[in-house]
Amino acid sequence: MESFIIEGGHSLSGTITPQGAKNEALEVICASLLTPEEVRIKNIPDILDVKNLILLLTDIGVDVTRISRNEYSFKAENINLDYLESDEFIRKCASLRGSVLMIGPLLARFGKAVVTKPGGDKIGRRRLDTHFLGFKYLGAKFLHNDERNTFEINGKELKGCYMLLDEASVTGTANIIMAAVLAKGTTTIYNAACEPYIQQLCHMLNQMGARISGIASNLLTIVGVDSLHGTEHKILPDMIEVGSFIGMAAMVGDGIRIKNVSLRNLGIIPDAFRRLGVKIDTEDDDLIIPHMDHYEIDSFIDGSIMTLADAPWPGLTPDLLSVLLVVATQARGSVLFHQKMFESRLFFVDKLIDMGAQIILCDPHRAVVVGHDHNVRLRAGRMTSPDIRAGIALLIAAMSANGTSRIDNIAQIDRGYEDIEARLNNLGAKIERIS
Ligand SMILES: CC(=O)N[C@H]1[C@@H](OP(=O)(O)OP(=O)(O)OC[C@H]2O[C@@H](n3ccc(=O)[nH]c3=O)[C@H](O)[C@@H]2O)O[C@H](CO)[C@@H](O)[C@@H]1O
Ligand SMILES: C=C(OP(=O)(O)O)C(=O)O
Repeated sequence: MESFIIEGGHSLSGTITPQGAKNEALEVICASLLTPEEVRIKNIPDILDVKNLILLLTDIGVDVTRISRNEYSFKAENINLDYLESDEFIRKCASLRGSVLMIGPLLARFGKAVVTKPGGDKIGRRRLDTHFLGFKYLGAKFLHNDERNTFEINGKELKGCYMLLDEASVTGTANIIMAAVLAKGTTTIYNAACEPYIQQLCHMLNQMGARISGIASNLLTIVGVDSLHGTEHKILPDMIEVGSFIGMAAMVGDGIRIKNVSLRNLGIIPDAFRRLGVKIDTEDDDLIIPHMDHYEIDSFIDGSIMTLADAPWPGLTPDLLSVLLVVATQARGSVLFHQKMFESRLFFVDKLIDMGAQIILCDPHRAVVVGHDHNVRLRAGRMTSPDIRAGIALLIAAMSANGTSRIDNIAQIDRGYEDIEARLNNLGAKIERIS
């Protein structure tokens, strides 16, 4: 298992460009299963989760060609459905949350899929009810295999219908869309997730011949078609990586430009950092975060203490609360973080408390941070990355700390951040990877 050794106290300056979005990549790569024709995808991030998904697609027979570092072509002409029955398939799915996104396309095109417990972050219960309910609405039948603890899903004749989702699940919506594009008749999905990566998936599917309308809203209408054809698609910049870089620039930056961020698709993210007092300028599609000696947390108009809470898009993504929380540890003022969507994502704050941050963990969902206003620096420490976003938050904390820190289990960070130490070292950080 690899670790990072981080020498704290170096300020970062210069320009950094975000990678392609992990969560969009997982969706659109799986969408290539919907056609026997070639699908070319640009700006694919070179990260562990995506590499694992591509290996899984290769295993089931997709012809994958790497055209350049971040561009691939996928041709799902000869799919080996028997592989779905293998123990190896179950084992590989268990290491990757994104594997769940293969179900919708497999069901749509081949009338069959196998579901096992997917991997991903250990950030609380991650139920698949919305996915299952959506497939059932379309007419799929589920059979539990007690011996293997898997569900076999059969859906030879999926039929479009109206459905109201129990919650606006992101991967649930993506999966149902991909199942519905080849179903008979019209599917209407209400309470659909509508974040930019779902929008991108819909645009790509329409390029392939699908008929999806209502894109960017929570009411999608999908008129089923008989088949889809190949296409070319480019993945958006990763908004969570952009947010992580804003947090890093606020904590240890001496003037950072984040290039080509696709500002329109960042939604409320820059404003959430501004609420903590972080100054963010924009120039074309770049964000510029100047050096700040101090930043002060806003209060609400009635004078009450600031609360930052996650919510489904266009609300604040839960994936950035850990980074925002670290930034708050050095702000002037206090703020309540309310992680509503996940159950165990705030526990990493005990590591920040060990480093000297002033945080009260009220319960699994809420933490109050009382900022140091840069009067006290965090102390270096040894920690383990519990999940991808806590991992990057701890990395930022370690870069700002006094002394040399060590972060273990950095595979969690590698799941979602491409070549992170080299890119940050280019800006002046001192991070070494050891095994
Ligand atoms: C591979 C991928 O794309 N992963 C993302 C996807 O995960 P994923 O699609 O697995 O997450 P879901 O949207 O299904 O749900 C995330 C959590 O939010 C809760 N929930 C969801 C919707 C809602 O209206 N109310 C609510 O409370 C769910 O119960 C769950 O605890 O979306 C999450 C929420 O943006 C992100 O953290 C993940 O990075
Ligand atoms: C929770 C995340 O990822 P996953 O859904 O892949 O576990 C994330 O990207 O923050």
